[in-house]
Amino acid sequence: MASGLNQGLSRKTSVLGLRVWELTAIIVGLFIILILVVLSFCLSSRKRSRRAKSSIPFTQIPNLSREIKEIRVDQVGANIHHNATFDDKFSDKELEKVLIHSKMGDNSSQSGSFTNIEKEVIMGSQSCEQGGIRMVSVHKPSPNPVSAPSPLSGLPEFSHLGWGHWFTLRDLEVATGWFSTENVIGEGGYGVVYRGNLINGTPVAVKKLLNNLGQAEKEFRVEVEAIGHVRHKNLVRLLGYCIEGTHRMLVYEYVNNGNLEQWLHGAMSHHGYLTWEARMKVLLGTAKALAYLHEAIEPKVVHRDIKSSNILIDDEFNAKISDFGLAKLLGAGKSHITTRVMGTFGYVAPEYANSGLLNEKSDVYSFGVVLLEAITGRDPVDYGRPSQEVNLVDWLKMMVANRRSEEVVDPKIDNRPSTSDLKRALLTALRCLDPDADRRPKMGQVVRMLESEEYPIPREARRHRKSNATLAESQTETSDTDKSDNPDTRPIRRNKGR
Ligand SMILES: Nc1ncnc2c1ncn2[C@@H]1O[C@H](COP(=O)(O)OP(=O)(O)OP(=O)(O)O)[C@@H](O)[C@H]1O
Repeated sequence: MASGLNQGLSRKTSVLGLRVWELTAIIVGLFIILILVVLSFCLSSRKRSRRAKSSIPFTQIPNLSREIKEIRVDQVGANIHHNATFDDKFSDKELEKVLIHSKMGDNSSQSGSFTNIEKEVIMGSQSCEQGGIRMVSVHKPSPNPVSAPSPLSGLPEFSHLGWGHWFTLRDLEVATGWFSTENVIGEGGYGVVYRGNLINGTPVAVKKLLNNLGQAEKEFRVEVEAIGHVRHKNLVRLLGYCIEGTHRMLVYEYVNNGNLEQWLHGAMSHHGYLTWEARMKVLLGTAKALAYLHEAIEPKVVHRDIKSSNILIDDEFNAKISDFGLAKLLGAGKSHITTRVMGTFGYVAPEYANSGLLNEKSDVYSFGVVLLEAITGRDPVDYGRPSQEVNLVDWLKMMVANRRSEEVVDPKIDNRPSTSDLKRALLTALRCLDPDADRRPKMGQVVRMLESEEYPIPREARRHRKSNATLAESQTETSDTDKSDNPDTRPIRRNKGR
């Protein structure tokens, strides 16, 4: 029987003259290979889909910090205050009233939930730009936002975070030329900032934090993740971070046009001086970003260190606030951080300086100082000036009290603002600088004050108007304030003689 089977298997077939056993072995072999191919295909596609769900530890997005968390605007608390009477308070007397603390009446009389326009104002959407002053950059044509590629595209997929990128130390060494001194942009209280280029060509600013001892890795990551989720067009975008050993680094979008302090006080002056319009555009953007941090996210973020050097400027003269969330991230109590948390001399609200008590109204005060800085071109504290002028806020109040507000405008501004624009800006600043924190406006209100197209109408003139005032009177007002024939809508003025 066995020899019969042997004979059967050894029989030649018609397929290529192969014997039966040879043919059988080939068929079985092919079948096994086929099964293996199918199995490996199934396994690899499952692995790929698991990776896409990004469950590896470094890319996992921790729970958002309890302190900082992004919410949708429609969840925003309903108590933004309308400044319904703002336009009525523009007269000289009102400026003085704000100044000397006489009764302003309740400027937060109306409350209710955000209207769509208010949402747009705070979120910095297109339409609120339309309400503001239009300016064309003299530097570069505006980039097409639709076609702009993501700054992180082309980077290794495995290190993508939910909002940004996790960088290795090596990535950032390569990006910054091994943290070469030539790439140092500057040094602040938090650490040294380097300019760099990612391997996909994106220019970045890498902030190498000093505070690399105190913070546990997990805690640091949770906080950075929280900041990373906070987005606004007037906030410098955090692209990612690096945690390796004791290294803690933050990687930001590179903002290429200096900061407000450099534009106002010299380092960028070889490019010319900012026009009034450019200054107001930067300040309005700053106000919108602060309104977002204070009023559109829950819990709110208090910046704690608003000053002109923390307001970066892009090539279209948009403001980009940097360092938001860092005070929280690094925490109080570390020696070199404590000074940072305490803000910067000249910008700190009195109640914060005196008692360390802090809320968003401290940022409002600091914003008021920056606004004055932009109007006057003066440093908040300048010991090079006569004693009465050393402190900018005190000097300004004195000037307004003496009805000399027209004299406070930065002499470097060739095309002076109209009286109404100046008063609007001064009034807004003085309201922000109210020594009583509770009386300061919210940043949402500040945005509306700065955006208000209404010009100050003295009470008397208003009364005249109501009773059919003469044409001459209204023409005087209009000529005083109408900017439509102002040819200077450029963001900077070239230095004379350049
Ligand atoms: N994203 C960025 N793009 C371009 N330049 C930046 C960026 N972030 C910071 N800089 C610049 O780096 C320098 C140092 O900034 P940093 O914020 O660390 O210090 P500072 O503003 O001088 O002081 P502080 O730490 O008190 O805020 C500044 O000149 C700042 O304009």
